[in-house]
Amino acid sequence: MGAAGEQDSTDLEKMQGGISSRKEKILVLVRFRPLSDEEIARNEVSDWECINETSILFRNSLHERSSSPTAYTYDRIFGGDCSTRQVYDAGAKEIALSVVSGINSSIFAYGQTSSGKTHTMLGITEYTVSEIYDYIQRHEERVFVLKFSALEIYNEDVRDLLSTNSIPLRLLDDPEKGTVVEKLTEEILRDQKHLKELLSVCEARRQMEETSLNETSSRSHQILKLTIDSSACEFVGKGKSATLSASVNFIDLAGSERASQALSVGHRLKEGCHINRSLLTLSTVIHKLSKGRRGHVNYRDSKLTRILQPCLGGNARTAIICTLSPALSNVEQSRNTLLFANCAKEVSTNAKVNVVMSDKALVRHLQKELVRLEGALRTPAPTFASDHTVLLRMKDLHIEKLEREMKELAVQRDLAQAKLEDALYKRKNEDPHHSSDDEEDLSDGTSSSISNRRKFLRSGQFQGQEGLALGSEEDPNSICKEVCCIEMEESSKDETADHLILSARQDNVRVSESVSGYGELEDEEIMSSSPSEVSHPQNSYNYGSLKWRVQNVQKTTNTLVGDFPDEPSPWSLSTDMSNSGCLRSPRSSIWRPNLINGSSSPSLEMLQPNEKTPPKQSAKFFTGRPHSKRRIPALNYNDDTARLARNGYQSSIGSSLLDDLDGQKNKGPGDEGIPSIDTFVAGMKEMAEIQYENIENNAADNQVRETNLKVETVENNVRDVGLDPMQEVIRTLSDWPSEFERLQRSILELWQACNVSLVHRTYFILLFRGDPMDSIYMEVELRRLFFIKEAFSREGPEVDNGLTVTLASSMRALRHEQETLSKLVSKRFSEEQRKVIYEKWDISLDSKRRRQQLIQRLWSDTKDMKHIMESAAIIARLVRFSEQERPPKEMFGLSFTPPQMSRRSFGWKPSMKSKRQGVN
Ligand SMILES: Nc1ncnc2c1ncn2[C@@H]1O[C@H](COP(=O)(O)OP(=O)(O)OP(=O)(O)O)[C@@H](O)[C@H]1O
Repeated sequence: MGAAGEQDSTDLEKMQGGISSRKEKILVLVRFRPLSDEEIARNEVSDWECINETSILFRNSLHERSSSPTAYTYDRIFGGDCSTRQVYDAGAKEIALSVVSGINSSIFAYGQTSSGKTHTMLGITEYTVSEIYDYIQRHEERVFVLKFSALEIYNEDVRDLLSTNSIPLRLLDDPEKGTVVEKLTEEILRDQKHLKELLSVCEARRQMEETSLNETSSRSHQILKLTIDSSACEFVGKGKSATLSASVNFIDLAGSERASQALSVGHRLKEGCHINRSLLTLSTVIHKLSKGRRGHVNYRDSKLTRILQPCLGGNARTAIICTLSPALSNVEQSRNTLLFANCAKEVSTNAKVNVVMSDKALVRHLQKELVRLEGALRTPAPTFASDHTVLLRMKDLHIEKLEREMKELAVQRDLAQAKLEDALYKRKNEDPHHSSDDEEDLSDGTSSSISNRRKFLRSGQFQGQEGLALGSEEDPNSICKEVCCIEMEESSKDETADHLILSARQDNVRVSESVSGYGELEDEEIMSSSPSEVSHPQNSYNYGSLKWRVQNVQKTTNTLVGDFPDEPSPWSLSTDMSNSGCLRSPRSSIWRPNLINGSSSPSLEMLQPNEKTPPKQSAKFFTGRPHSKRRIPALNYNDDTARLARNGYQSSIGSSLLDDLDGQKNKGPGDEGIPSIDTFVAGMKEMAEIQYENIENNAADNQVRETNLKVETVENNVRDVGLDPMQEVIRTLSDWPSEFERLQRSILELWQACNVSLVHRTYFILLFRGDPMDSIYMEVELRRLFFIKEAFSREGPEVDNGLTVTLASSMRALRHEQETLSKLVSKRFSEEQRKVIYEKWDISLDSKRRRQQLIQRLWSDTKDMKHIMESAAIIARLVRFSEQERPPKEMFGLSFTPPQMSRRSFGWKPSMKSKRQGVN
């Protein structure tokens, strides 16, 4: 390649050494083609004028003097006389060649039909390929493996350009790679000649037609992908190497066209509509990204944007070449292209060097991580656990304060008593007619009263009780009044007072227990506490508060399905939850005990509005003094998973043990079918308890053991390590919001990978929305899922009835559930609502099996939270989240009943009749 080649080499090496991660704007180049022969024949003129390399002016020749010209500025502008080589050298090259440094890159051509996209991309691809091979030749110290794939999107169908088979390919969501095209051919390249041959095959297979605007108009979007893996020769085969792996995409979009201009009819018009629609989605995505990614970005609205997602604001360097026709007749289209370019130049991407470590390198890396964790254990950082310590300390201070107040009041009591006796004595002495009988009576009464009062005061009940304030020193009569008051109420209150003070004290202790150790809580007897106690986040571990959250979830889902107007919400706040002992309006109330009848029953009163406090529970179930310095340890994967699978994990769908909490057997909407939210909540509680026991049993040094285990596992099977969710829980929870997002992402991906029941996902996602205390449930869920995934990769665990759960059986079960849910669509949604839903989910109203299509689309994109929440809202509606008393008939025969406490069962257990097995 001569001098230029040397220069390139230096550039590339600079890139290779320097970049580990870079955030940069998309490079936007604008290229005008020359006027075509037809345009010249029509006497068209160009109204565009390049002022310099980066700016361009539009002059309307008809009103040249009357309107001021509009100027546009981009990274680089190329006039009609510039060659493709110039376009390549001026910017595209640097981006395209990043690929040899392990950085993904993409070059797009965007513009109206016949503006020169294909012309430009052919050149850019050729130059890039040639320079890549040149680079490879000059770098014999590295081993390169090149792979090539090519596809086109034609009428929203994805086709493999390297295959003679024109069957449309499916897009799949891969937890690691994002959207992937199923079964797309990937050729390993022998040499440059091989690549050139494949490029000509693609050119020949691509949908091209003659239109009135372009003799060779591309009717599809074409994406050519060249992947380069490279490793240093000296390390290859020695297990020490790190491989750089990246792809460069050459994207030649179909051109936007106006039907009238292109004289499109019939088949051509349909093509044009598809092209315009996907380009519109691309523009919308770019527009959203240019505004700083606030809110939802609709990548999923077209296959083009789904596939291109990484190039649009993701891990890739991107250049967009906007091509324009200079002709005045195309000015409107050109302006649209420039508007697109304006947005594109505001979009940032975040490219990284993609390094794939060898197995041994990975083991070494993990060993370092082990050392780091051991260090962290020795010097505990401020963590979640220390937050608990602080809260405990606050509780202790509160108790101390109460005790001080009690002492003060006791002093006041004694003082008052002395004054009372003094006053009585004086009265007796001042009243000469005072009979001894009277004296006897009064004296008895008073002493009895005082004795009772002492008893009462000792019990501490006066504290905070209305009407029990002691009289002032100056007014002995007021003391007498108070004594009378005490006498009258004493007998009825004595018991209550003891109960109250005991409850208050125990509550304090119990909350402390809950803080540090997730002490066992029951909601049977929910008692009052001060708002500060009630609002303690740890209380969310109890069943009552889970239910409280269920109700919030109902509100949320209500909002999410609010798009479907006519039907009253199925989650009216006054329904199920209030029946089962929950607050009617949990976010706006405090729970108080029913002190009037002294009962400790679960019936509750909603007393005060505007308190965002979950319910607090009785001290009755306090299980002991907490260990105050408890960290949340990482879990011992091997022991725990086996135990959880054996013992409690089936209960994430529900355990018969817990079915009758509240004394009510709340069945699911299908009774024998879909599990109820109560059952789900009970299951989660049961799992959390198991987790709690783990926390009890596993000291912090388990973290070390855990990591050791992981290292061993790595040596056996390194690939699994990257997916190990246990690695995640080792981290401290000090940065909970981002930790929550991370856990949620992992769970979403594992649900998908393990074919977990959509109903289970729905309950879970709607319940656990980011409260710090969700961490335990999320960890539990992660562990369970990881176990399942592990089981899938082996033969699959046996269950007692001899059936084996495998990936295939879980898929069958999921399909079965989807079928069942699809049957509910027309029952739960009116025709009008269904129309709205189908349109929203991009399901043609003319297509067959629309309900099935809808259900299949739900929960399919694990990366898009809007999609997830909308999916959850629909499923919630289908399973009648709260309308549990009316089970849909369709669900009979589909048994989601949890398995018996069987060994190694970990999922929803369908009926033996259906012989399907799955995962909840
Ligand atoms: N910069 C240029 N210099 C010379 N000719 C050009 C240039 N750009 C495009 N052309 C010619 O213009 C015609 C249309 O170009 P091309 O097919 O690349 O357009 P396109 O944008 O890909 O159109 P479509 O979207 O319809 O596929 C071709 O004949 C091409 O050779």
